[in-house]
Amino acid sequence: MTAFDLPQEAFEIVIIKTTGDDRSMIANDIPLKEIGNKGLFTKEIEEALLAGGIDIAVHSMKDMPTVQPEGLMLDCYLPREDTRDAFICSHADTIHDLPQSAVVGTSSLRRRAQLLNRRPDLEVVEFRGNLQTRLKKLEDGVAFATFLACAGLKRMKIPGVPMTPIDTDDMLPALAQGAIGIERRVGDALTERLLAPLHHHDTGLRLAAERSFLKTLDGSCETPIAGLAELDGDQLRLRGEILKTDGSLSYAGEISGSIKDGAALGESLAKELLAKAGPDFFDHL
Ligand SMILES: NCc1[nH]cc(CCC(=O)O)c1CC(=O)O
Repeated sequence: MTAFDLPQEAFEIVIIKTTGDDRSMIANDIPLKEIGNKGLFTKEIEEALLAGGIDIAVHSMKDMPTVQPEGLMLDCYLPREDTRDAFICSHADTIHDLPQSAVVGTSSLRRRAQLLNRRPDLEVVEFRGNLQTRLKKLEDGVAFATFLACAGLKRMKIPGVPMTPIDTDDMLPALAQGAIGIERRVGDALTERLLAPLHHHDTGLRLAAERSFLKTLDGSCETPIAGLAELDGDQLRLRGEILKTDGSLSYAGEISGSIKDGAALGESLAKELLAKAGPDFFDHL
C-alpha cells in the first residue's frame, strides 16, 4: 500500500461518555476513589473499541490503567504538553504563601497528600467536576486555592485563570500527566499504519519509564504516587515519590540511565521506593 491508497474520506468522531464523566456522580460529590478508580475514564471507550464501533481511542494517559484489556494496545503518543501542576489562587503564588489553615480544594489523592506533606496545617476539601465547575467553586469562595494540570488549562484555553505553574522540584506531577495516547485493537494493521507517523518518539520513551514505575508500584493499594521522566540527550532521568494519603510520610527518589532502558529504570526506582517504605507503608483499599 502506498500513501495514495490511504482512505480519503473524513474521519468520524464518536463522543463516548464514561463513568468518570457522569454528571450525576459528580453532582453527588462522591469521591472518585469510591466510584472505583480503575478504568473510570476508559471502560466504555474500550468496550466500543473492542466491539468495532470505533477504531482508535484518544485518552489522557494520566487516566489510563497501566495494563490494557486483552486485545487492545497503546503504541502512539502525541507530543507531550506541559507536565506540571498549576497552583490556582488569586491571593498567593505558591502553597508556601497560603495563610495558616487555609482551605484548598482538590479531589486528587496525590495532590492532597503532597499538599498536606508540605503544609500539614491546611484543610483539604473535595473539589470535583469539570474545569469550569472547579473554577466557579473557587470564585464562590468554596476554597481559597486549588490545583489543575497546566496541560488541561492550556488545551482548554480558558483566559484569566489565576495560575502559577508549580516547579517539579516542589511537587512532582501525576505519572503521564500532559500526555495523550491513542489506543487501538491488536492486529489492526491499517490503523497501525495510519497512526505510525503520529507517534512522538520522545514522549513514548518518557511514558515507558513512567508507566513501568507506576505498574510496579500499583498492586492493590491506593497510595498516592507522583513521578516524572525527562530526557537529556541519550539519558533519561526519572524522579518519583510515594506518600501516605494524609501526607504524614513521603519517600522520594530518582534514577538515571539510557533512554533505551526506561521500563527497567521505572521498575528499579519503584522497587527502591517500595524497599525504603516497607510493607506497612501502603494504604490498602
Ligand atoms: N483526572 C482528570 C484529568 N485527566 C487529565 C487531566 C489534565 C490533562 C493532562 O494531564 O493530560 C485532568 C485534569 C486535571 O488533573 O487537572
